[in-house]
Amino acid sequence: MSAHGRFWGLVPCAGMGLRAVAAPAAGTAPAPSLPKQYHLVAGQPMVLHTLAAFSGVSRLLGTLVAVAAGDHFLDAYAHPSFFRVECGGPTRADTVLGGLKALLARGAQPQDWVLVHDAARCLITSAQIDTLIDTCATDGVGGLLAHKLADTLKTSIDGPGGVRVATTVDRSDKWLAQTPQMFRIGPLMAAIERIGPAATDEASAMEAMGLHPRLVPGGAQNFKVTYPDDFALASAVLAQRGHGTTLERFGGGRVAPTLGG
Ligand SMILES: Nc1ccn([C@@H]2O[C@H](COP(=O)(O)OP(=O)(O)OP(=O)(O)O)[C@@H](O)[C@H]2O)c(=O)n1
Ligand SMILES: C[C@](O)(CO)[C@H](O)COP(=O)(O)O
Repeated sequence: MSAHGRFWGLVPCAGMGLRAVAAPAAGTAPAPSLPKQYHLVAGQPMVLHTLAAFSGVSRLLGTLVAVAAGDHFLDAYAHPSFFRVECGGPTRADTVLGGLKALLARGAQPQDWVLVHDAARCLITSAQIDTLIDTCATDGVGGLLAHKLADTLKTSIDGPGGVRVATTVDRSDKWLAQTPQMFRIGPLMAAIERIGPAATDEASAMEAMGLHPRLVPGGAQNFKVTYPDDFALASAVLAQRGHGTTLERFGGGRVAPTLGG
């Protein structure tokens, strides 16, 4: 065990990716409903890039991938660094809560740290995960990767002809929340159970308990694949990095997961 505790990964992977689906052209059938985390990005299912980054962090005891009931997509890509649990819920917060309970049921302790990371942030690197751990492991609260706002920020109103600017907002203290978000399992569970689905990320659940998570710069490339255009951008960045493919790293055989530590 590290001097600062034990660390787990938790990847919520049970979303539908509805915003990632382009509207079908008039008169054509809707696209098949494979969730976005399994779409090909730089030649591999998106979530495998995410899991490859987590597999490169030796301090993690294991990474739980929280999938929807009956989702066996990952069975073909088994690897000792991760294990899938069918604990997806109707919201991201429900899925994360299910994952936290599953970690405890598999031997994690309430004081262990968990790094919650969107399957759809497939550009995360092992180095960024290590930086987050290094920064937050001695922090009393925990923290998250985030990106300081680079653009002028507007609020909007509905006006003549469509949506219009209401005001320009001071951006000097504004950050875009990213993942991983790193907190101790027990306090995070208590916070999410109290706040419920209103918590769109783990930090906001902790904030609602009166806490102030640490903000750790993550960089613009750690964006969440959300809209149809995002796939091409993510593919281009991964191709430019020139990594070995995740499939090569994960083989394709079934390997029993190892837990504990
Ligand atoms: N009920 C849910 C909703 C989301 N997620 C996961 O949370 C991450 C961030 O969510 P987002 O990108 O908003 O994904 P979706 O909910 O899938 O997208 P959309 O809102 O467009 O349907 C994704 O990896 C997604 O799979 C989840 O595990 N369970
Ligand atoms: C957790 C998150 O990635 C932080 O930016 C984000 O909130 C998840 O996406 P959602 O659209 O809020 O579900």
